[in-house]
Amino acid sequence: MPSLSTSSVLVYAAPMRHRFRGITTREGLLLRGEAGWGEFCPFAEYSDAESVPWLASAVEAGERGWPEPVRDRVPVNATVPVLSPERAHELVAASGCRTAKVKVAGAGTTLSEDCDRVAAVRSALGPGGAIRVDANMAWEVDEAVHAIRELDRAAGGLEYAEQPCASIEELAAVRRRVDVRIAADESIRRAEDPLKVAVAGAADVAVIKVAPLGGVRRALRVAEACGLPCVVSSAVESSVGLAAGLALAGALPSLDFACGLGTAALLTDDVTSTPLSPVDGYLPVPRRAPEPDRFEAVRADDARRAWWLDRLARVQPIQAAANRS
Ligand SMILES: O=C(O)CCC(=O)C1=CC=C[C@@H](O)[C@@H]1C(=O)O
Ligand SMILES: [Mg+2]
Repeated sequence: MPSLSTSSVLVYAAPMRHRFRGITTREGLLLRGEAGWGEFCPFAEYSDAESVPWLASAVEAGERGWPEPVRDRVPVNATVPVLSPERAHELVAASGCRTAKVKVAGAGTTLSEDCDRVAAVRSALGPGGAIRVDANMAWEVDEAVHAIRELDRAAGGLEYAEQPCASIEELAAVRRRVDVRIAADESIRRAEDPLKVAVAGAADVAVIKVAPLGGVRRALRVAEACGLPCVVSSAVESSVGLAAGLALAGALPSLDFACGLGTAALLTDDVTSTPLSPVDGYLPVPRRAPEPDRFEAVRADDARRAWWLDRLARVQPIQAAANRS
């Protein structure tokens, strides 16, 4: 993005309702271009190099906008952090969603706690709902096989198990031994070249995230290259970033599963008075990101703003150079 004036750069810090992937406050930077607002929000531990596609995604939203959608709304899942069974039940019942994704294998938790959480989610959804679990690479192969069988039983059937192990080879080994579908997430979004990763054979479903894949157009190419049914999932952005995920879900040629884009509910507040919060389990496909007209409610303090501006200044030249090559 050429010469951003600091008035078109907003830095937010929104507290999360529950700890999620070790985070209690979600931060990000919003930038505005000719086409609208975009969000740059790599997680704090990401290197500058790994943050480049996140900036490319924000620049796409700001400068080009998104391709034409082929649908105007998408079904979404409720996202269930590592919570007690009671709170998990409450969250899913209040969500209006027919699908829930349950985080499992959290640090310091047990499989039996995961099974109790999944069973509580089943009782909230009823027999017609779908339950998927996400282990974020926590297991070895044997452990994964055992855990997936147990969780499948506790859930009364799992729709899929997301990234049970770290490597593609391990995913393939688990997939050969269980009846539950396997989904690849980190294997795609953290791959050196997501366009070349051979997930077919190791997974049944590809989880696709706009920001780590470098924008909607690039994510569409990754989706096509991986040759699997795709689930678009968020990076727990504000509604500005979620809009890009919805643009991708809206533009995918086919969409067989609910998407993980209902995560506005994980934040206590949002940057906009028109947040992308699901209604009856669906979100609309927007043509551009919502206006951050409530930004003051989540404005980051001066120190965090300076940190993000600094990060942007470091990543921008790398992204611009990558764009030219
Ligand atoms: O897919 C969803 O339901 C919500 C998004 C989500 O779970 C994630 C977003 C960002 C980082 C992750 O740890 C996590 C995931 O692994 O899918
Ligand atoms: Mg995941």
